[in-house]
Parts: sequence; structure tokens; C-alpha cells
Amino acid sequence: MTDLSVWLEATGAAAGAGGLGYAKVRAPRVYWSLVGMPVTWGRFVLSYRSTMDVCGLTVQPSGLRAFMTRNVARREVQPVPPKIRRVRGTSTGLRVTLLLPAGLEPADLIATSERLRHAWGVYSVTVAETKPGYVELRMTGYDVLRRVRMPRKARPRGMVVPVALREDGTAFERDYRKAPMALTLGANHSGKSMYQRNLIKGLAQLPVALVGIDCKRGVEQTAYAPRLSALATTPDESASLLAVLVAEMEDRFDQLRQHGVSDMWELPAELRPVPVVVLVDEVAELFLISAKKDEERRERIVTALIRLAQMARSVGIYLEICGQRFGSDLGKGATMLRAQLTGRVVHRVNDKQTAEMGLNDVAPDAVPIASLIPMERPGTAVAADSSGGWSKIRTPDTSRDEVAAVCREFAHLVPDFPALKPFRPYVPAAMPAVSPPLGKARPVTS
Ligand SMILES: Nc1ncnc2c1ncn2[C@@H]1O[C@H](COP(=O)(O)OP(=O)(O)OP(=O)(O)O)[C@@H](O)[C@H]1O
Repeated sequence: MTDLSVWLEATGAAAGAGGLGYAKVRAPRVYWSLVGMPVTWGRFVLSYRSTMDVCGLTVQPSGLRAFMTRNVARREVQPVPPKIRRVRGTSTGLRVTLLLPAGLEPADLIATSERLRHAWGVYSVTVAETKPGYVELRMTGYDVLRRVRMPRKARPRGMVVPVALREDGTAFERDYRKAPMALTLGANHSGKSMYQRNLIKGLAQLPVALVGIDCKRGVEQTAYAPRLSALATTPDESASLLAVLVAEMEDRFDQLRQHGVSDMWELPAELRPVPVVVLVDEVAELFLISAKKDEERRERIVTALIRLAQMARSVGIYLEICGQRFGSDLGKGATMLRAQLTGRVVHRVNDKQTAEMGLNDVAPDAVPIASLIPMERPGTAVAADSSGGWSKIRTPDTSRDEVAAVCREFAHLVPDFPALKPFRPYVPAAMPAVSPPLGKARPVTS
């Protein structure tokens, strides 16, 4: 009897251990919630003070606090670490809010994040300043970018679209009012289209006009036609469409002047024109020319893009430009346009120079990170903006059919936009699951 119970216990334990081992690899979220989080939480609480001490993250207290923390027996004043304000477990890690004492700054914690990671046995520790004097330690228990699952609370709202996951487990959100114009770079098969696909999935659910420019004959964006207000699939169509958008921008400026405001968002909601997001896939197609006769068209396109990038923010027209490279090799106007695109997302690149094109002027520290993105991790990128901050992100693996279905579901949100009517893409009664054959994606002209 005793033998049987020992055997049952042993096999149960072995099965349990095997199950946990399996969960650790196959279901890291489950493993983290069942095992990782309680262990890490305990380790954190027990070793917090000593860890902060050895990492040099304590300060000598002053005044009353010094009196209260005095070791009476030895008559010494104990150095104090940042005060823990809150510890919270999430499905990916632990979040700890700390109140910094005078003498410590967020940079001190950032500099020691690698040591903290080892001390608490977690996958990564990132430090974010949440408000003056407070920082949040974001620990992740496992590699959250291996299989991306967006946080449940991340939903499109206002002009904000959650588009990828950061390595600290939080959602990376594209906020058009904070970074109105953006550039996405990356080599072939690095995940640029996936990024735009996730953006379109979010944008489709918001009250905005979506304008597509996809000079690869519309192979990617035609699938989203039911939710697009306009689609251009050739450089000629793009030139005409951009001219209409520039005219729209000028009309909107007149409207702002009439109402005595300088920004569209200051207008009352009932007077406010609908925001427009222009998604340009493979921008090089608009810049490169194969014959002398195309030069004039290129000039028109580049001038229109630069004007929109420089001024259209305040009238709610936003640019989202995507390409493999975006430097002076594209010719006149390229670097001028790039300077206006302050939101940057750089996927895997073939050379350091491309990473520099995307990041050097906004977040130079991130250039080596973007240069090291491995090929077997498509969709991974470095996202940065002009504030100097950057983060490593990865998009969820979203199929084109899924996004096409969202576009059909929200087709009723396509706003009434008479100026764009000639560019409305042809939407067959039943959209095929994959893009129609090349050449079918023509805008209707009446
Ligand atoms: N986040 C991701 N997770 C998993 N797979 C991804 C992810 N992003 C992209 N992929 C896969 O990588 C491949 C290339 O992605 P995508 O087409 O988006 O790259 P691209 O940079 O647009 O390539 P190209 O320049 O050739 O059009 C696709 O097979 C896609 O399914």
C-alpha cells in the first residue's frame, strides 16, 4: 500500500513536473501565472532591500527619516531604497511602482536594469518614468515577443491604435495626434506589410477616412477596399490623389481661419472634418522614375507629400509611409520629407546605413538594436519618436483575411467624402478572400 502511494506520488510529481516543463515552453503565460509569478513576487519582496543596496540604488536619508531609520543598537543611519508604492502581477510579468527618494533619478535604475533582471531571475526589466518622482519597473517573466498576444485592454480609440507589443509586455500604440506623420522601414520580408495590416485593422474601426497608396498594383491594400475611401495603385493615380489631398488641406485651412482656430481639434465636434490617414506602401515607387518623361510627375508627387507632411497635421491629415530604404539615394526631396516623419518604426534591415536613415536623427542609441533584429523574427522592429525614447516591438501575426473581414464589418464607417469619390476602389459584391488578379484594382471614375 505504502509502495503504491509512493509510486503514485512519484508519477504524479513527474507528470506535474513534465506538465510544467511543457507549459514553460509551450504556454509560457500559463507557466508564468502558476509558477513564475508567485516565485518572482516572493523573491522580489524578500530581496528588494539587499538588491537595491548592492546595486547602489539607496541613498542616505535626511532629517526625520534619518532619525526613524537609525539602527538604535549600532547608532548608524541606514541608507534607504526607493519606496515601493505598488506591486502588480500581469499575464506577462510584474509591475512595481517606486517612489524615488531625493538623490535618485530614473537614469540610475535604467543603468542597473540588467543587474536587477539577474537578481530577480526575470526575462527583462525595463524602467519607465510614470510621473515626476515615480518610476515603474516592468519585469517580464518570459520572452513576450516570441508569440505576440496583445493585452486585452488594448483597443483602438480616438486617434490611437494599438499595433504591436513592446518587449516590456505593454501595447505599442500609434497615436496620430502625438506623432502625426510616420515612417516605417525594413528589408524585404521584415514585416512592414504586417505592421500596416495591424494598423489598418485598428484604424478601420475608428471614424476616419482611410486612403491607400499601394504602387505594387494594390496587391496588399486591395483586400481592404471596402473600408478605403480611396486607393491609388499606380504613380499616375497617386499623383492625382495627392493633389486632391493637398486641395483638401487648403480648404480645411480656410475653414479653420473662418472659425478663428489654428487646429482642427479645437473645432466643435459637429464642425470638425473627418481625420484622414494616408497609408503609402513602398514609397520608393513614387520617387524612382524609369524615363525622363516621368520626372514632372515625380516632382508633383514629392512636392505634395512634403507639403502634406509639413502642414497637414493641424487639419487632421496624417501620413503613414512605408518603404525599404528612405535616404538621399531616392533623389531630391527624400531627406526633406523624411525629416518631417517623426514617428519611426525600423524593422530588420540589410545594412546599418538603413537603420541610421530611420533612427539616427530621433533615437541614435537604437541603431545597433535595429541592426541586430534576426531574420527568423519577422515583425520585430524598433519604434521611436522625436522625444528620444524608443522600444523594441513586434506585431501580432494577423492574416490579411482577418483584416479584410474587419474592413468589411466596418465598411459603414467610410465617411462621405465627395472629393475622394473618383478614387473609391472597386468593391465586388462578394470580396474574394485573397486579392483579385493584378489589374482589377482600378478606382471607379464616376
Ligand atoms: N509579427 C509577425 N509574426 C509572425 N510572422 C510575421 C510577422 N510579421 C511578418 N511575418 C511574416 O513574415 C513574412 C514577411 O512579412 P511582410 O510581408 O509583412 O514583410 P514585408 O517587409 O512587407 O515584405 P516585402 O517588402 O517583401 O513586401 C510573411 O510571411 C509574414 O507572415
